[in-house]
Formats: sequence, C-alpha cells, structure tokens
Amino acid sequence: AELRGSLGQPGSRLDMPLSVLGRDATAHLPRITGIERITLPSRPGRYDINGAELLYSLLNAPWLQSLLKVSLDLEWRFPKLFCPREHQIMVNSSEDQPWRGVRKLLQALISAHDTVAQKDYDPVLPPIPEHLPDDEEAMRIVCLVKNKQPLGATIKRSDLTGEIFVARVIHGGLADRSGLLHAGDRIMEVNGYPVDGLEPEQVIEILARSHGTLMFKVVPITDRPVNNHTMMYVRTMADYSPQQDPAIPCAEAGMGFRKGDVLEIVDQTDALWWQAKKLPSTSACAGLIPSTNMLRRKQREFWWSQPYQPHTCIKTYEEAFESEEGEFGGNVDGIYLPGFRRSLRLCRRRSHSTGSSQQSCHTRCPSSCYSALNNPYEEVVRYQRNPQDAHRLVALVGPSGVGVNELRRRLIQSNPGTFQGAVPHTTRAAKSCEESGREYHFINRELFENMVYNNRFLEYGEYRGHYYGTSLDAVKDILNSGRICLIDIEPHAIQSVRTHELKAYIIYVKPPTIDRMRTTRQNAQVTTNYYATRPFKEEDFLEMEEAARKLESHYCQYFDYIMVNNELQDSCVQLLTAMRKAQDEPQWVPANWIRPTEES
Ligand SMILES: Nc1ncnc2c1ncn2[C@@H]1O[C@H](COP(=O)(O)OP(=O)(O)OP(=O)(O)O)[C@@H](O)[C@H]1O
Repeated sequence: AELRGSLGQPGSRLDMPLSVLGRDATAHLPRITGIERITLPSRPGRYDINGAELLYSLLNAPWLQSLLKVSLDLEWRFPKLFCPREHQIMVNSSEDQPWRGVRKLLQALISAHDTVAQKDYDPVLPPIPEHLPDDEEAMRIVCLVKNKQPLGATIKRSDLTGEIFVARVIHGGLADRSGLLHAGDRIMEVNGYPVDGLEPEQVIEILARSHGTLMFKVVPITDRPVNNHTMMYVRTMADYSPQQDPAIPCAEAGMGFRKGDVLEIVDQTDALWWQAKKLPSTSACAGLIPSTNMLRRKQREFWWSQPYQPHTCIKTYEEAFESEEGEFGGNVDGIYLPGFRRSLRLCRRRSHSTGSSQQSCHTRCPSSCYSALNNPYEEVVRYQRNPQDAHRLVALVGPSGVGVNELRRRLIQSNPGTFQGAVPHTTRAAKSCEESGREYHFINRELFENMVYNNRFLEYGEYRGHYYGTSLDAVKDILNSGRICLIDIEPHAIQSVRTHELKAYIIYVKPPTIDRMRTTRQNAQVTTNYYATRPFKEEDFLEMEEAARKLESHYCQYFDYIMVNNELQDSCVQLLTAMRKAQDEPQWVPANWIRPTEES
C-alpha cells in the first residue's frame, strides 16, 4: 500500500520512501548518498502497481541498485552500524539520530529486496512421475464457485457405458467463461461423489444440493470440436417454445422466441441445436434453439398435423352494384395523387375472399407460410442507407378500414415533393377526364398479361373484368426521381417488395382498441362494395380487430415498424418519424439484399 501510494504517474518523484524518513533524514539523504532525487523511469500509461511482480521489478530497478550500492558504501565506511550478514541496523545511540531514518529506509529496502528476490512466484507444480502406466487417463480438477446463475452446461449419460459426459457448454455461461469444462469431457466425480452409472438427474441433484464451490473431476475430451462459424444474425420466421418441444435436449437451457425476433447465433457446432442470444440482449448467456434444419423439420410436421384451413375473408362484402370509381380519385388542391382509386382498392381487397377465382389477386412471390417453411431463420445484417442511394420503398399494411389510405394520402399531400404513390396499371378504358400516367397507366389486356408473365407486378388482380396492378417500374420511377415512394399493399404481397432492389420498409398500421375506434371513428366512412361509403358500425370494428389479429399472426415477422392508428394527427407524426427512421437510421435487413445471392 505504501508503494502504491508513492508511485503516482510514471516519471514522478519517489516521495514516499523518503518521506517515511522524516524531515531530518530527508535533509541528510543527499549529503550521504549524493542522490538529489529519485525519479521513476517514464513509461506510457499508468503503472498497474499491484502485486509481487511490480515489487520485484521495482527492487531490481537501477535507481534502487544505486541505493544498495550506497548502502554497501556506508557499510564499508561505517561497519559498526551494520550487522554484516543480515543487513540489520544495530546502532541505537543518540549521536546517530540524524542517520536513523536513512538506516531504517535502507534496512527496509534491503530486506524487501532479499525477500522478493528469493521468492518464486510461478505456480509450483508437482514433479512429473517417472513411470506412468500407459492406460493412465489425464484428469482435470475443475472448481467453480456456485452463484445465482445456472452453471451453463448440460450433461448426458452414455447408454452404452453409463458414463456421464458434459453434453454442451452454453456460450457465455459460468462453465464457458471458466474455460475449464468442454462438451465431451467425461465427468468422474462431483464434489467427491463418483458419478459413473448415475442417472443425469441424480448428478443434477448432487449439484443442486452443493453450496459454494463445485468440484468436478473430469477426463478431458481429446479432440475438442472447434466452433469456427462466423457471427450470424437472423430474423425468426416462426414462434418457438422450448417448453413445448419434447425433442429439445434440455428445455431449461432452451430459449423461446417469437416470429420477427432478431437473434445472434453464437454457436453452430451442433448440426441440430444451435446457441443464440436474443437482441437486444442484456444476458451474457446464450440459449439453445433448433437449427434451421431442425426447425424446418418441426414446422413441416406441424403443418401436416393441422386440419386444412382455407384462407378466410378479412372482410365480407356484399356482391354487385358497385359504384364506379369516384371520390377516391386523388385530385387535391391541383395535385394529383395516384393510387387511391376505388376499383384498385376493391380489387386488391377481394384477393382475400375464398373461391372467387375470377376476381382473385396475385403476387409474384410465394406466400409467407410457404417461405417460412423453407427458411425458418432469415439471415439479416445491419444496414443504413447511404444518402446518395435511392430511398427505400415504404409499404403500409393493415386491416381494411384501419386508415392506411387516409394516412398515406395525408402524408403525400403534406409534402408531394418528397413523398409519392405509384401510378397503377389497368386494362379498363380511360375516361374522358383521365390521362394515361396520371390516374393509371392504361394498357391493353395482352400487354398486362405479358407484364404478369414477366413478373413486372408487385401485386395485381382482376375486378369486374379488368386487370389492376402496381408495377415494379412504377415504384422504381419514383425512387429514381429521388422521392420516397409510399404505397399500401395487401399482406400477401409483402414478399414481392422485400427485395434487394426496393429494400422495402414495412409499416404495420394497427387498429386501436374497439373503445378507441368508437370514439375516434365517429365521423369516419367505411368503404363498402354496395354503398359508396357509410359510417362505421359496431361489426366493422369487430371485423377489423379480428382481421388485425390474423394479419399479425401470419405476417408480423416482416414488420419493421408497428404503429397504432389512434388519433389521426398523432398517427401522421408517427408515420413521418417512421419514414425518416427507414431512410436515415440503421435497420436489420435480409443479408441477401446486401450480399445478393443467385436466388435473390
Ligand atoms: N385515426 C383516425 N381517426 C379517425 N378516422 C380515421 C382515422 N384513420 C382513418 N380514419 C377514417 O377511417 C375511414 C377509413 O380509412 P381508410 O379509407 O384510410 O381505410 P383503409 O385502411 O385504406 O381501408 P381500405 O383499404 O378498406 O380502403 C376514412 O373515413 C378515414 O378518414
């Protein structure tokens, strides 16, 4: 402690040892030794001045060597002051008063030097026995101090031999951080109890009963498998609960997740069971999750075990008597807002109804369920748009009537120079007041089908004998003009916009509680097929709530942002904030958007 106090910064004066001499002695030291002051050698950074190693190097330092030389000189000149062998100061007479401090210092330094110099601070290992039997197994004794955390290792019993092995060491757990236990190590004893032949549960019981230190006697595995995978992040496309999985080797070590969670995969050594952390993560310890192959297998089993369920309607519609396109034409204050026409919206909406083969809507990508079966984990990377790059497409999804179009329209209207909707295509004839490229791109049926064939539509459908659709090129036109393209899509079209090219940011617009809808939607108008519009009824709210529940359960893994459309004004601000986030802040995106593969 004295030395620690004395050192301070490198290059500082060594005050403390001198100050222990007292004023008188300090005054005499230069006269005796010829040393004006003692300065520590300069080294970058602060000294870590703890421990014997420092003391040892200190006592071997050149400045101390000079002091020792002085002591020898003193000893030679004043032999009676010193005991020859022990470097002890003997004299105690009054005439030596001014020297007393110096003698004490030298005595302390010399004895400290001798003590430290003679000690060996390396661990003392027992001598290696000369004759070891060939079949002798190397053992390792591992002591771990039990705390509130789990040990972070699982064990298993060999059915063949009854031997107990470490099955898995959980990344970041106590055992892993100790670096002393490894998967495949054979456990011989736990706290002195031999475990061969015991059931793993009995071993666990011994561990549970023990307090303080846990002592394992293990035969280390000879060829330890190397975890040589690189860091990987994934977005989960399915829910998983270890408690409901009879196949997981150890449910307590498992980690549950929900669709859309982002996980850091920290260990893929085992082909069937990986280790992962959920982000953002506060815990150092990982959990066990099924590998891609394992989860795929589980999902297939689950898929086949489910009774057949046709897609249900999100909204039911009265047939026929639809009015022509009308009030959704978007000419507001002289600025034309495309993509809000009734036929287009009704056509897309109908895509949910069952069995209406003539009026169905299609996307160019497989359904989310199908792709989740193939890819239960989607590899993701952190991506931030470069300001020089085109903006990311922003796509809104929500149950019918929630206010997706209202929000979109308000945002585009507030700043048409920045935000724009895509101009849709249709095969219906243009009306006298309409211009091609403004309300719609009017094209003939053959051309439309050709575009469908060439995968040019993000989403399209047929309504009352005419095709309607949103093309990839219409979206790209806006993005290439430097503006932000804001579209709304049906949920089944999400996959068609999640591409390297468009890098769509998906915003889910969620309805508030029914109570809040009753209050906020008093003057709102619901779009129906039969009547142009009418006020919301109680059943509309119930239907919207149910549709939202289904939509979330099928597609929540694709939502980049979720907002509740409660108060209209607040929702507009929230939407604007989300759009900025999408363009200017780092987000998790599929890895193949950044490192395109052949498939993407
Ligand atoms: N937060 C809100 N508060 C009050 N009224 C709202 C709110 N959001 C939307 N509305 C109103 O609700 C009605 C339906 O909204 P909108 O037409 O945008 O629905 P939508 O989600 O586009 O549905 P659809 O796709 O079926 O047309 C409109 O009258 C709209 O003005």
